[in-house]
Amino acid sequence: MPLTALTGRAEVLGPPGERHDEILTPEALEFLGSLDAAFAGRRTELLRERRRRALLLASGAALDFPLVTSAVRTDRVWGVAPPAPGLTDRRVEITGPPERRMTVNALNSGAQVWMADFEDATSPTWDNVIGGQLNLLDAVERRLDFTTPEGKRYRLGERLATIMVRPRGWHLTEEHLTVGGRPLSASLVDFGLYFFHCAQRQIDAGRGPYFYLPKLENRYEARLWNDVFVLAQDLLGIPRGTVRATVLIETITAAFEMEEILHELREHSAGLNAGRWDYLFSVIKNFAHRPDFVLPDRAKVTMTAPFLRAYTELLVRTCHRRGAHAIGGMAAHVPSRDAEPNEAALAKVRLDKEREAEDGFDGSWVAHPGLVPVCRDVFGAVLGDRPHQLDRTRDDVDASAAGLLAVRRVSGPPTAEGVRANIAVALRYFDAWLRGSGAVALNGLMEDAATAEIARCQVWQWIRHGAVDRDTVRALLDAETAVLAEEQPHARTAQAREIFERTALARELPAFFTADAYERYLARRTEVRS
Ligand SMILES: CC(=O)SCCNC(=O)CCNC(=O)[C@H](O)C(C)(C)COP(=O)(O)OP(=O)(O)OC[C@H]1O[C@@H](n2cnc3c(N)ncnc32)[C@H](O)[C@@H]1OP(=O)(O)O
Ligand SMILES: O=CC(=O)O
Ligand SMILES: [Mg+2]
Repeated sequence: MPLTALTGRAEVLGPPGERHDEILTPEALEFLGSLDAAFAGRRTELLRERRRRALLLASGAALDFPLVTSAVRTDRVWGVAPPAPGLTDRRVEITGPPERRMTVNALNSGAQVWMADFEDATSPTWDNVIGGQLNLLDAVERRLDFTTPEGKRYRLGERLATIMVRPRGWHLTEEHLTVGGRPLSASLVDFGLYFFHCAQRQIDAGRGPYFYLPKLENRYEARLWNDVFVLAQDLLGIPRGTVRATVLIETITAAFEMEEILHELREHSAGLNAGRWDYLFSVIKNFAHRPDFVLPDRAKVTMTAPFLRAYTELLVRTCHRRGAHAIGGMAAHVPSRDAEPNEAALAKVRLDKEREAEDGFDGSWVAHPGLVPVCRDVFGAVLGDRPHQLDRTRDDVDASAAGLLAVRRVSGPPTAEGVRANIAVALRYFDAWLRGSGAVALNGLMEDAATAEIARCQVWQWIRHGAVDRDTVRALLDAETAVLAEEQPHARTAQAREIFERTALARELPAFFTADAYERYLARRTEVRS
């Protein structure tokens, strides 16, 4: 089918940048136009359905495994596609934004997989979005070598991690690319540009176009992705089933549809990942109106909490019943240059990975190259020579709705320090995000969009249920704003504070800080260029 058969081409409203024309070619823009014509309407409907479901949950509606799909869950016959080249052994996966240095470092890190992240770890400035695509293209073409002005040389080694790209979620738009004046879905842009430029190149290199899919809320969103893959493959003449995608189970509603999500994507599935930080955010957000779901300080809600263990164990069981990889989540601690905190961080990450490996996960995520050896050792000890542990079916796991919803067992009020810490982290993260960094290390912890969402959402929930009063929060916000302004003369304190006020202090709880803040502060449209 000619690319123009479905529509015209996307228009570029973003300011021109160095080498942008290599990514924003007429053919690539036509490809994006085709994806938009085929799927924009369904995306809009699914986002409407998200809002409807959120209102139902806020008003106390019950959450359970869907009755209509019980046959999918009980049928033992179906399974997902076998692992694609480069995705059989996934014991260590490093994540990070596709920034140029980090791209080289991640690919050389010794991890089996690199998740190049346009979602939680990327601030979606136009330069980051197109620059990230250029770095991916250069990585696939193996032309990433460069030397910094300080003389540090970066070059790709012999053995590189397999690339999986995480496009932004369905809720976000890319304001710098439009059709008929309407912004494109950010998911379709990130997916589409990478697929257009790199799918065939990856196949030629013996790998394939592989993806991580964030923030899905139900099986219909997985079906939409599957249909995107089918059309994209057809349009470029790539055999169906070449794409592989790992879905992050990182919303409470998706946890009740893990089997269905695998089933929808089975021809293209590369398993599931336990996206713990967004999952926690989703739990807080969806039950924010309910007094018995108030969670204590963020630091006290760990992966050993019963409701989080129920979720991760169910994920392993679900995946392994279907021949799919189960990939663990992100431990928050990052290495330090000082010996003592560094040892403490490594020990905490080790404990976390040990629990995952013993639970049956086939591999896990690390946020930093310095954590690759820990994760490799821990999974190596459990896997031995095997590339995964799909044979551990975990039939012992309690797959009940009650287990997933046992939030009350860890509920409790926050401490004064817990409130302050959330305000401080959210404010600092918003500032970093506004200045183009989507992931930062703060107090030895990796903070990204998902953890910042937890921080601001908890404050909203605590105010709502009288665990802290609004005036106290405002006073703390004043104090933290002043500290930030002093520490960081170039901080965008006023805007960071505004984001906090709009997302933690508003009467209604906004679904995502990123959606509104992106339109307000990051989108910079120019006149139509093509
Ligand atoms: C909730 C979720 O979604 S989790 C997944 C999304 N989040 C992420 O992916 C976060 C990924 N991690 C990061 O972005 C970074 O590790 C941070 C921001 C937390 C810390 O980064 P830094 O402050 O630069 O750490 P540090 O100074 O120790 O880095 C040392 C070197 O390692 C590199 N490095 C650090 N993290 C990574 C990474 N994830 N991938 C590749 N390289 C990395 C740095 O670029 C630096 O390289 P250089 O010496 O060549 O300049
Ligand atoms: O994307 C991962 C998460 O924990 O959120
Ligand atoms: Mg996430």
